[in-house]
Amino acid sequence: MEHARNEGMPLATEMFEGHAVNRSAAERRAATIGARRSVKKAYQAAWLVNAVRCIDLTTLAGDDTAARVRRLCAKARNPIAPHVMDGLGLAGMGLTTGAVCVYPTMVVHAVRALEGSGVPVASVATGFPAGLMPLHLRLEEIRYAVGEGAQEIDIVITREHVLTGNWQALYDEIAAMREACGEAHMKAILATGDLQTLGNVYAASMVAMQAGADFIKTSTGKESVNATLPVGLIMLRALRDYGQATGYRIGFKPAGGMKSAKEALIWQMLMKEELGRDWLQPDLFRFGASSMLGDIERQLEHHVTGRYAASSRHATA
Ligand SMILES: O=C[C@H](O)COP(=O)(O)O
Repeated sequence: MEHARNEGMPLATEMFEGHAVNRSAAERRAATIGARRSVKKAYQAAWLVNAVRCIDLTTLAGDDTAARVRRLCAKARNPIAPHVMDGLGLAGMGLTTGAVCVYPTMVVHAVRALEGSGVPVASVATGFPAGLMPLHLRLEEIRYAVGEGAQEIDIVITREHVLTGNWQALYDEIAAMREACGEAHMKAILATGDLQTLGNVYAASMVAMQAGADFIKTSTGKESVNATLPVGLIMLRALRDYGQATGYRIGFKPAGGMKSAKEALIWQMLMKEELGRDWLQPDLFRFGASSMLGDIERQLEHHVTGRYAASSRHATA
């Protein structure tokens, strides 16, 4: 599905200042997602396959190597074992993950390993995960990653700008990052676990979109609190409000700490209930996860064979 790319707009603080966010209402709403409307068994496999299409299969570790990145890319090309795909009747569908996400110096290895697959390479940049380096170096890092072949850039924001309410500074740095991305799509990581209040999450989401973000993303995976449903809910409401005001569709990427197929189902339910089915496509929704695909594959195998394979049978992702 094609949609116009977000061009952003001038900073408009009135779109978020004074916006009341009710934490306990958000928490209550989030708590009902998994409980109230569980996905019917028969549809679970389809939802899990959809989750795979939307995964940014990630490795962001200090001991990453070209060999590890190549293994990850092989998994991104063929995320689910052939006998399981056969059993699902999906052998010919060409299922891949949404992207592979790596550090900038690993982009070259991923680009080579994914050639011809259509799977884009995403790179973190801007001094991930803390972002505490001079702006010109952060922008240079974006240009480097794009030059290496990254088609998507996951940027981090300066949390201090949010914590001090310096919206202009936040807007200016994100707008400069978007410009440095050029044609590459930009996901703005808000590091919501660092932002203290849901009001701050709403405001940071809005500023990132006004500054031209293509996606808003919860977390780096390195904060002590990563993707949570109440935070996700607030970001989705910001995304909906921005869409209503401007007509642009912005993507959403929960990231960090998600490991189970059940979480994959719950996040998709949240998306569907808040935004509708249009958002359950890789151009508007991604999971940032290094260790969720394994459980999804296990559950799909169980769906097909009625039993669980030893986890060692599945290539780790
Ligand atoms: O953006 C992706 C996150 O860094 C992945 O975090 P994770 O390793 O906790 O799945």
